[in-house]
Amino acid sequence: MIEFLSFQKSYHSNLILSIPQFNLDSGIYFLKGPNGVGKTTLLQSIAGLIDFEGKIVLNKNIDLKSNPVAFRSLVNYGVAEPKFPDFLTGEDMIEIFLTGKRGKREHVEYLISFMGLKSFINQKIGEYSSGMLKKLSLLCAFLGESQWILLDEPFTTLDNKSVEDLIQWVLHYQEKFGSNFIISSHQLLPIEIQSSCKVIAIEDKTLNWVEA
Ligand SMILES: Nc1ncnc2c1ncn2[C@@H]1O[C@H](COP(=O)(O)OP(=O)(O)OP(=O)(O)O)[C@@H](O)[C@H]1O
Repeated sequence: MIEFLSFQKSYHSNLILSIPQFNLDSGIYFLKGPNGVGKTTLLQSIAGLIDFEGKIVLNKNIDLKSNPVAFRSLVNYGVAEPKFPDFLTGEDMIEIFLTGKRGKREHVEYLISFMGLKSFINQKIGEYSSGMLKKLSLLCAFLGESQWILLDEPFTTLDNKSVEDLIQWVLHYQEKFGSNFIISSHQLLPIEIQSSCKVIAIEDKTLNWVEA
């Protein structure tokens, strides 16, 4: 469970988010909201990448601020617009994430072939298209044994087949490993995942439940 307590995030003096109290139990969450409403800000806060006021607590007892290493080892974050060094290969990035997240190599081959990365995984990232880069960063977000996987705008730049594959991948991970997800998007919730998702939205600077 992720719990927000008196959570607030401002940039300079501009208040972006204010969440007095909100709990996310296990599951797959679709985080809705138009451009600029604060979805990335919320995910970056949970990922421990930016400072905020108040508390974010995992599983009732792991406070992000007082226990950041334990918290962050259980949370992975796939960014909306990945930027990896041009001179490394996809395989190099996977090794870096595997080491950092203490992931198991045996899962990697499956993930590479499932998401169709096989043909370019040894190519330099500087030669990747934006869709290839997105697939690599999504794969890296699945490495390790995190309880929560945060995917920021995962569907943008993916072709239709890859969107379907990613959804299958999310459902499979939840079923097999009990992984929980927060998937942000300013687009419509894909039909294939509708029945498996709880929908939340940022409205009036706070989090609310929404009908799917
Ligand atoms: N580093 C920053 N400094 C100042 N303001 C910022 C910064 N990052 C984001 N903001 C502001 O915070 C607000 C929320 O931005 P955020 O990127 O979280 O929105 P979003 O919902 O993810 O948008 P999108 O759907 O376009 O990705 C926006 O008004 C944005 O201008």
